[in-house]
Amino acid sequence: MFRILVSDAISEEGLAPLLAAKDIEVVQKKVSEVADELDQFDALLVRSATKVTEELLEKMPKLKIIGRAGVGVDNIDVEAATKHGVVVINAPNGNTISTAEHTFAMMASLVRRIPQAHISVKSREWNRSAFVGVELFGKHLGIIGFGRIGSEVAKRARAFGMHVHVYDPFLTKARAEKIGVDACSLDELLAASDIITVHTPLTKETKGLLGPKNLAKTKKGVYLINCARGGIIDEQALIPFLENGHVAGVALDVFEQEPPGDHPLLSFDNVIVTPHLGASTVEAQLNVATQVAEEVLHFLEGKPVTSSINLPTLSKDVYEKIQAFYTLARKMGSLASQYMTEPVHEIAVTYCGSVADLETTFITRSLLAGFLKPRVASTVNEVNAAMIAKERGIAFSEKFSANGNDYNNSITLTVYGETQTFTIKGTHIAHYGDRIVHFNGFAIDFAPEGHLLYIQHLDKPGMIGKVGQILGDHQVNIATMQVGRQEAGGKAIMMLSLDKPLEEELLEKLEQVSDIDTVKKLEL
Ligand SMILES: NC(=O)C1=CN([C@@H]2O[C@H](COP(=O)(O)OP(=O)(O)OC[C@H]3O[C@@H](n4cnc5c(N)ncnc54)[C@H](O)[C@@H]3O)[C@@H](O)[C@H]2O)C=CC1
Ligand SMILES: O=C(O)CCC(=O)C(=O)O
Repeated sequence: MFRILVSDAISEEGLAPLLAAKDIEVVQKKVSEVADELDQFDALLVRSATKVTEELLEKMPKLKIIGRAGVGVDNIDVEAATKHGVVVINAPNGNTISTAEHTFAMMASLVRRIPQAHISVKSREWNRSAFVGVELFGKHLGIIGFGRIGSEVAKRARAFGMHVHVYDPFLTKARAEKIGVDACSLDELLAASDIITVHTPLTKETKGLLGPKNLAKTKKGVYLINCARGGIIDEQALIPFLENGHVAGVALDVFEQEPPGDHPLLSFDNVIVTPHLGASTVEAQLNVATQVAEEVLHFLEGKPVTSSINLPTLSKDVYEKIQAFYTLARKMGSLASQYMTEPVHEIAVTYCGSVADLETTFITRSLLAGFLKPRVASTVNEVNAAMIAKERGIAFSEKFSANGNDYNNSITLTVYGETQTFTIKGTHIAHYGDRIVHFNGFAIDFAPEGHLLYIQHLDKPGMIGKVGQILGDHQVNIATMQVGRQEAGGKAIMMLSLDKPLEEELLEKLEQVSDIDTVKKLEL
């Protein structure tokens, strides 16, 4: 049974796939209302009100996934979620149109002073000369951030007969030309625009992007709009520009602090505001809720997610192709980690044959997670494996070769420790399964599963008998046994699969047998 906490107001209709699912319980309550049960939830669905901090994550040890019914994830500590192995997903395009339309509604309201005129008429006044506006037609609109919303705003602006200038460091000239906008530098945009609207995420680079210096580069009489994130336009910096009339008007849907309380900007007649309503339409809320609900459902069913913030995203097709290698890699990582019981500083993976053509990022993450799991007390999975490896000073690399070296596909993992190097090679055979074909310098062929016992010994008669005798005396049944050696009379290995895990006392007995060098219990 999975328990999902929906802690913000999310469209009930959109949540339908989760509400209808078997073995899933959906609890629609604020975090503060379920303070005593936080450790029981597997998934958390939020909009922007719930702040997902590291402190909250620590209280939710079972949490596997956070779904943001919307775009911006600035209310989620994504780094902390990654560290805790929690997948973060969002609904990137469900509210694009609504937010672009809201931006346009704000733009029209701003230049025609509709909110002010509305208040005046409601106050029983009729003062037509006080509300003379300007047309949008023929004006120069500057769009900062030309992603999903910025480009929808541009389409509407062109329909209104506006000239559109766009600044986005990641926008190519070719795409700008195709859409019919002028891609320019930030300074050019600031100098050319009658109206400027921002549509970037809030990042280190965009925080205060329209601050004192850049505001001074704008045209006198400029209008400014922020329907993206509070702080992209520096609220404090706006005040003198409004006071001296350089900025003709501002429309804000978002604030540095939400709600803004008694903010000085609210006293300006030419500052119009809405309470973060960009995505507040029936359609947008249904879209984003449906998107995250379906994604969370897929995730809990073990299927790939397509809009993750902290995982490589995979299509269903790609996922199906890598699934077998993903499992094999996890087992190989685990075997290597259990074998190498010493500090490790480097992990190198080589993909050969058909697997080399696949999306291996995910496979490598799985391998790292398999390797780290026996060594790390906290949750480790493909979300946080790379981060944990880095924290522990373990470098990792991937190499590729078209040649499968006798196999249609193979993965070779080499682990460099303080005193030794360990290599393991595995392959996946369709309709047959995973096989380990090379282990610690020995050619061998065994299935990586269950309770394994590795014994390295001298290749001489009677060794198998001695091992069999000790295990038999202790009622330990051998399910399968594979042997390998480097040369006759030299070093040899046995890999036994047992029906039950081996007790420590038996390990010690086996270690005492003459001509046995190494005994390792390996559990998968
Ligand atoms: N008011 C509301 O209710 C809503 C607000 N939003 C916010 O709108 C913003 C944009 O959302 P989308 O268009 O969906 O995102 P997006 O990711 O599609 O577009 C963002 C664009 O900003 C550009 N960008 C990044 N750094 C930049 C920089 N330093 N200078 C200029 N451009 C930069 C990126 O290249 C990208 O093209 C986000 O902050 C999002 O959180 C989104 C939905 C609703
Ligand atoms: O949940 C909301 O209404 C806020 C939407 C938003 O700001 C976003 O999607 O980034």
